[in-house]
Amino acid sequence: MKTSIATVSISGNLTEKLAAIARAGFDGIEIFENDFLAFDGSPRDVAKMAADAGLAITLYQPFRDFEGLPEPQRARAFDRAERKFDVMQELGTDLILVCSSVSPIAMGGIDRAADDLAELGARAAKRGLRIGYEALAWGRHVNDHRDAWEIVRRADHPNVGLILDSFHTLARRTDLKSIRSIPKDKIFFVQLADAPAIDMDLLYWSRHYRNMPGEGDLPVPAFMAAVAATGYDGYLSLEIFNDQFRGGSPRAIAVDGHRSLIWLMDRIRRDEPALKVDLPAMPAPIGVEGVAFVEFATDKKGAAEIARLLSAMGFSEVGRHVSKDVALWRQGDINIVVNTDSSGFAHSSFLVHGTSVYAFALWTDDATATVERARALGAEPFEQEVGPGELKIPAIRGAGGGVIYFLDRNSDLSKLWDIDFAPADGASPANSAGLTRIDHVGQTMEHGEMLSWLLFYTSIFRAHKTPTVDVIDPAGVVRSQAIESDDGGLRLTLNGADNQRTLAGHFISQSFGSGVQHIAFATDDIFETAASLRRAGFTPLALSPNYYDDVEARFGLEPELADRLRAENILYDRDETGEFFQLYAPTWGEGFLFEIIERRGDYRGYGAPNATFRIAAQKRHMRPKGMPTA
Ligand SMILES: O=C(O)c1ccc(O)c(O)c1
Ligand SMILES: [Mg+2]
Repeated sequence: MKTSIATVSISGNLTEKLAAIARAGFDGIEIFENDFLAFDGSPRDVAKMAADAGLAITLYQPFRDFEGLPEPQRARAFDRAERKFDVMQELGTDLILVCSSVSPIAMGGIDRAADDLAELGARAAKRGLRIGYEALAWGRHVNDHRDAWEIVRRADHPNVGLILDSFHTLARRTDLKSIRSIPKDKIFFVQLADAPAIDMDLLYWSRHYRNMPGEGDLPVPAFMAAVAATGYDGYLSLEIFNDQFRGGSPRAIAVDGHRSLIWLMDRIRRDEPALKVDLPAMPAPIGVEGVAFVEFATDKKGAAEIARLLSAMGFSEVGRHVSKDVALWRQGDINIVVNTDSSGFAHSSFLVHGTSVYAFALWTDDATATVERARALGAEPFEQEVGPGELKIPAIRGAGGGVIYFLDRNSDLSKLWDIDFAPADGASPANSAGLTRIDHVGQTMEHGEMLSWLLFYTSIFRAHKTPTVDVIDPAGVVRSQAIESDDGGLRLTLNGADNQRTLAGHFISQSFGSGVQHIAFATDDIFETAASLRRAGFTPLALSPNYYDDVEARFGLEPELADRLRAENILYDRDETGEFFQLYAPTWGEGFLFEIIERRGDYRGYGAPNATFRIAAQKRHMRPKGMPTA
């Protein structure tokens, strides 16, 4: 696989862009004309920079409004092209992208366009250059790759070929089978982009909302499978116009881009095993059964607070690590590890972020294969020293610099609690509030990071993303999206904050980065759990009485149920398939949340309609400690 990315996809100046692109592992770059025009150096300087970075210049673009013009504009367009050919020769690239004309004076006509391209091809051939023709989805006369292909076919010149761009084809829902019958040697170049499903003007959608394959909602794998079926083995080039990426971190965006191409090609070889895909073998997407444990990094004082909270929620301390200052708390299938060791990564993480969930572990099909797949997708493996006889748990770095550990049932990793832990003295196993398992873990991050982490999880695991929901915080909007494993065992929610005054934004700024803000425990009977928590001296987050009046009216609840919800401060939601109950512990630290939930029937969501009222209650609770109101 030969990878490329258009310079327009990355933020920064040309020097910064090239450094980030090379570092992420790309083979080449498309020079987007404006990046060159803004660069204070000659084409030869750019050629040298690219060569020094080990990058081929795969293409120069775009050349606009060329075909179908009347004279004298037609002659001027050819003169303009010759000037660009000069630049290309100095840059050392042989391919120019000609996009279909949007000019109001372009006349249309397939043969006229074919004649123009044939003549341009002849001129390019004299200099050893090639012309690639692309149909813009909003082209004046040509807006469909099938018409562009017919023009290229009729131009019938060896130096004139077609450029396919997944966005233009998929945005117009053009039939993908039509790609499979194009001869591979006439496809000069392939550009790839995804986009979220939003109903808007094609040009605006394309110029502002494109994202990496896998980050959006378009069927890019089906497009790519059609391209691969032709035998095309040239560059796969990302061309991503995205407002957020323009302001993002060049390095992070480039890493995401490279990951998206590997994910895509791995996906199509699994979808269509007969296709030839030039990509090293890697383990298949990993199945996840659920969260094995969540680990806090803290100090003695923090550990005492966590112990108080966990005890009040019905957890018992059941184990101590054999060599480290680490406690294991348990209830049902929930394992919470509290790490107060004064060495190792957890301690460094505590020094930077304060008390926080620096790690969580997942039950996977195969822990070693998980790290192998993650590494193939550009994730960073995590390792640290372990004591003699202790398990080396496969792990990678995740959001906010945290760690994700992987366990499986087919190796010694399944015996982690017996090997690395010893029973705690005086443990009281009778303590329980009926909590059974971790329903989901919520990570909070800046909104600009969300697509990165969505791609991270959905590319490594057999998992998909749910649609975005907007959560209204009194101080701004927080965007929330869940990652769910295809078989339902894993649920992660990602929350993207736009500003620091939202509860999510406050958490990021005070804990110095993204991270786990929220753990939701499941119970089979929320009212029983609430009663037992009350007996243990637990005070839930108090909600407004106005909320309960509305819930009762909105869902037509029996007054008796509404009264019970109100009495226990339980939030309620319902959809076509089931019911949802939520109970919150008051916020802790800089806005960390423990939530207790019960799903009845087949309720699939996370209680998004309640989030606004819950956040308002949390902010009321936090205000004495300095949480800004709005
Ligand atoms: O938005 C544009 O004009 C534009 C230009 C060149 C391309 O390759 C493209 O896909 C879009
Ligand atoms: Mg394009």
